[in-house]
Amino acid sequence: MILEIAWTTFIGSIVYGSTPYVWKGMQKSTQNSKLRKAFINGELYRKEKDSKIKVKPNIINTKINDKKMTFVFSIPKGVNPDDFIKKAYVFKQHFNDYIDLKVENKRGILNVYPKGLPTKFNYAYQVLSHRLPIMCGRSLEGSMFSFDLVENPHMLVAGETGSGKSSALRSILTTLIKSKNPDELRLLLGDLKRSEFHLFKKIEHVDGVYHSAGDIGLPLMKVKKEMMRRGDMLDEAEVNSIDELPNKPPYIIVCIDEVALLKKEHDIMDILEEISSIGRSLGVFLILSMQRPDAQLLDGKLKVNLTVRMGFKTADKINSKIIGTPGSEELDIPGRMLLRINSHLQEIQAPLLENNIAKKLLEPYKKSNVVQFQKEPDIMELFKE
Ligand SMILES: Nc1ncnc2c1ncn2[C@@H]1O[C@H](COP(=O)(O)OP(=O)(O)OP(=O)(O)O)[C@@H](O)[C@H]1O
Repeated sequence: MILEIAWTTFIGSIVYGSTPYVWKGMQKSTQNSKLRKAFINGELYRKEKDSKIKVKPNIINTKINDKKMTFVFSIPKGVNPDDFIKKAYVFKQHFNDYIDLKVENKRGILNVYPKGLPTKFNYAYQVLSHRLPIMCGRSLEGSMFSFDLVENPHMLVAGETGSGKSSALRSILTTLIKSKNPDELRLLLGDLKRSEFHLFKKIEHVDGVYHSAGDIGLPLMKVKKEMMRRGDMLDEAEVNSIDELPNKPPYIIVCIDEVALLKKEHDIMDILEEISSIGRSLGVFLILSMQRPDAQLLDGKLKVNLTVRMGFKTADKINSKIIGTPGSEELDIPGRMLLRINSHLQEIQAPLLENNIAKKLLEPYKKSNVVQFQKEPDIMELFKE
């Protein structure tokens, strides 16, 4: 089991300079002794019975550069790794607030960063080399963090109203549209609140923006049929993934805002669950968003298969636990999230992308504005009514 957590409690604007950061006391020995003091003050050691001997964590490796300090330490047998997470405050007290901590059974990794995250910055498109690039935002390391949805399939975006989900979804979809040709990526968008995806309606990558269970049922059935067709293609070609096919069909992303409104639609939920369990090799992926995480909806296979969770501010601890991003109840900056990819949890500030700016960025991809589009892949035929 790996437990990881990242905290930043700093609130306020930060101007990033170009001068490299110089830690107070760059010497490893100075920093290592701080860490040892933190272990002692936090009582993070094992006491031998009937003796005064304390078996303390061993610092195995220390790396210091201007972006971060990284300490790798052993966890003594008998000490609960959870205690390091619970007592993370001692590391903050000895270093600063901008830390993240990964804890396995025998080993811990503490990262200390020189500065916190910016409270606000505007979206700017960046070319990313991933097969399906998901651009998340700025990380504590100071750089933009992105990942490949093909490698980390299916994502849940959750958070209270006003926490920044819509802006994040807008920048994620805009990046995908700008990065991929329509014959490489098809998008099916569910907008059950009728408030989010209208700006994507006429974009050439988008096969439809659907507003109700009645609307989205049929296209999802077609996705299911397409998955069967792709499964047959893989069998025939004796390969494991569409990426290995000579005529690779486009990736399909089903992105549904406020998916909780579909939870009583069992046929639809079954298809979403099926995509979550077999979609990856077939090139079909989910991005699901919801305001209040619904334990019932996220109970079971679907939740396990959503390997990425973006936890924006939640109402309470219970909600952040359901999402799998403990601590997101404490976030209080719009666009701030705890991003969990498998068992790695880190704090990220998403870029702000307002509707009117997104509209401008998407203008060249509107069906009426596209001068030439040569290849009509099968999947496009499939979604035509
Ligand atoms: N990344 C961000 N950086 C700075 N401010 C942001 C960011 N994202 C959102 N905001 C601010 O918060 C407001 C609400 O954001 P947004 O509409 O994305 O929230 P939401 O979680 O989708 O809410 P709802 O569920 O009600 O749609 C925005 O109008 C904007 O002012």
